[in-house]
Amino acid sequence: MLNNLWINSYLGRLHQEVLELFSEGIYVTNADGKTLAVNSMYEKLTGLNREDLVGRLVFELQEEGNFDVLTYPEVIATGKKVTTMQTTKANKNVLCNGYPIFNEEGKISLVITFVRDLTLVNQLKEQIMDQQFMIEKYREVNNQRKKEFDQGTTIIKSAPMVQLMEKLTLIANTDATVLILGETGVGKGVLAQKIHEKSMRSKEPFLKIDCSAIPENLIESELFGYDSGAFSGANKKGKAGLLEMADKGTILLDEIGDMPLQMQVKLLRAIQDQEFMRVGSTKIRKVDVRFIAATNSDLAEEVIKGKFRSDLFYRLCVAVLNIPSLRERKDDILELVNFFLDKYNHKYHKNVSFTEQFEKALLSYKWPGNVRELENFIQGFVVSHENDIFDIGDLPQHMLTDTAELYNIDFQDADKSLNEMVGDYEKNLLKKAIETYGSADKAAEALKIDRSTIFRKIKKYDLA
Ligand SMILES: Nc1ncnc2c1ncn2[C@@H]1O[C@H](COP(=O)(O)OP(=O)(O)OP(=O)(O)O)[C@@H](O)[C@H]1O
Repeated sequence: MLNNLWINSYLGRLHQEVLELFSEGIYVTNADGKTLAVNSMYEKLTGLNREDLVGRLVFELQEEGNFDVLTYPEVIATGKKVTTMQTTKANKNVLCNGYPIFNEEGKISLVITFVRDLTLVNQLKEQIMDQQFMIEKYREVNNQRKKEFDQGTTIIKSAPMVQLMEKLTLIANTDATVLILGETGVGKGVLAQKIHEKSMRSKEPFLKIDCSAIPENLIESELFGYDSGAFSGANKKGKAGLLEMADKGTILLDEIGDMPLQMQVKLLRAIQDQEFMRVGSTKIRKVDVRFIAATNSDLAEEVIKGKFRSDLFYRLCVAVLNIPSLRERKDDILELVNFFLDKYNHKYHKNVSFTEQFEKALLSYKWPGNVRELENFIQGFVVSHENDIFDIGDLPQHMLTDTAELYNIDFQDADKSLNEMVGDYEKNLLKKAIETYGSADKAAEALKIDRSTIFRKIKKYDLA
């Protein structure tokens, strides 16, 4: 008798120990629905205690609100495996698989329910879906941008630009890293996109990161992404960086000269080995990305100053495209002027045009902001003027001042006599003087001529 008791208690302990080996929650009832055993994982997942469950009927427990769904009745009714989903008191979504256990007579003696935590699985699934959604979104935005760009025209007329495009086409077909140099607004971004379009990667994303516009501490996470809990304020689920999003495509590192020194090492590794780690992660990720870097700063000088790593500099210099400033390729200026004039006249339903003198002044102007400045100038001019032809005097003061060659005599203007050319010069000079000094009287004083003379000339040249 004593021996039997010992065997029963030993078996009971053993049985409990076996239940504890499972990573899933386990709930055991007999055929009448009486709870026989649960393991610790079950307690953890449900927030219920073994003492409050063992010996109790599942229906009673359900009535008390401990379970919202039961597997037991269906297992008993069908004699088959039953699967249900539940939200437990511990606020976990769980998957319950109930199995019948048959005795020697073929009758159900036990119902064992395995309970699996779906919260973590769901979180991971959600995370993966979020990432996929984000990557899809980026691809969409990228394709949209690409379409917009395709509709735009790139003006390439001058000999230096034609030559540069030939070189670009050759480079595009290789997978070489490219460094694009040039002053602000010369079209480095435009040509980077052209390289991508002419390459084998043209159907894949083309993404850009502006190193000068992103705070130093965020460049790494923008580029490489971060893992969950990498830093306070970070998205709990972690985030893919541009490198992952641009996989198989091209990344433009704009204003590379502003890349923080400590990031330059990591970037070099990403370029060389196509490997990186997200912030807060030790897992090495592989990508297949072509890098294009652009800058308007003198990187060689930055290397000497110790602000740019020489190894990265040499790695970037595999292929270099140097875009000349607009004043070094004057043959593009009028082509661009007409292109943007058409574009913005069409956009704003205007019919603005320029005289030859006006265009000559634009040719002489230095365009420190290059194509961007020219485009903004034309757009601004079109929106703020009514349909008309505009002459040199309509140019803003700063452009007139900067137009060094404006008053040079144009010997090629065969239709004009010397007197007519002098007349043009005088007219423009007077107009500029009146604008500068604010009145005809003051302009006369500055030009050291009589009041009557200036008014006569104003009348003659119709400057009133
Ligand atoms: N050849 C061109 N034909 C038509 N538009 C151009 C051309 N080059 C540049 N642009 C236009 O000029 C603007 C400036 O170009 P982009 O942004 O490529 O210059 P950037 O050199 O990259 O400037 P930043 O140095 O400021 O980054 C853009 O609106 C672009 O569309």
